[in-house]
Amino acid sequence: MIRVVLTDIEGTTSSISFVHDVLFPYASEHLPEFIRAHHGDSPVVAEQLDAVAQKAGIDRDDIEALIQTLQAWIREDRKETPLKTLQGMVWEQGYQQGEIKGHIYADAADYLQRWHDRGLRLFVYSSGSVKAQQLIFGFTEAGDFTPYFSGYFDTRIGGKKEADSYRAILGELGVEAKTVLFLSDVEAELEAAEAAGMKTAWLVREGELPEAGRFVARDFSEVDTLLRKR
Ligand SMILES: CSCCC(=O)C(=O)COP(=O)(O)O
Ligand SMILES: [Mg+2]
Repeated sequence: MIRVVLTDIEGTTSSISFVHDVLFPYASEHLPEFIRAHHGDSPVVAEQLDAVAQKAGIDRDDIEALIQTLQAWIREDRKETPLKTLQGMVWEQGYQQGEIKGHIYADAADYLQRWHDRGLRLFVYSSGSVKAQQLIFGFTEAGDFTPYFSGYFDTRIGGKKEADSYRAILGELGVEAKTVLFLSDVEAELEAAEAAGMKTAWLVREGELPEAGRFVARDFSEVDTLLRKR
């Protein structure tokens, strides 16, 4: 029986266009001023810049080169942990100042609340940092959804296409794999979760439904039919 729902964000609870057309441009525009302002006074920012310099093989003291690298990584949709950490810090300003509202599909908003009220435990696993996850759900157009979640995982536990990441999440949750349903729009993530023994549902919100050897859902109301069967 499923007792835990672990959900992806982009393409699953929230639209891909919101992430790519609102969040990423906001980060790209505001990262330069943020890094110039905080590279010397924030240990967290300094730590991320150390990691960017190491990964990109560039001079740690060349702040403008680090900024250009981060902006290139945003354009390439790289899931690098230091980029994701910095993006979350920049988005925080945007959400707090009311410049950004988090997108959540109406069906996701509806069923996350229902599942929580039915006693299922809800967790997030996204490439966005834990801070970014709490912001997108904390500042949606439909209100604050963070009370429904019991916890958050990001790429610090490992990449989303690696089975070991899901095994590590199971270790943190202390539950049997077969009691966890992972929701995502990315097949390689579902395969990794299945390799760790989790149940999965593939969210295909647009376009033709694929022939798949796994459960496919248009939206969270269809996921609910699966949850009620198991
Ligand atoms: C947490 S909102 C920002 C989403 C993001 O930065 C991202 O890369 C989306 O990754 P996901 O794993 O949710 O598809
Ligand atoms: Mg996704």
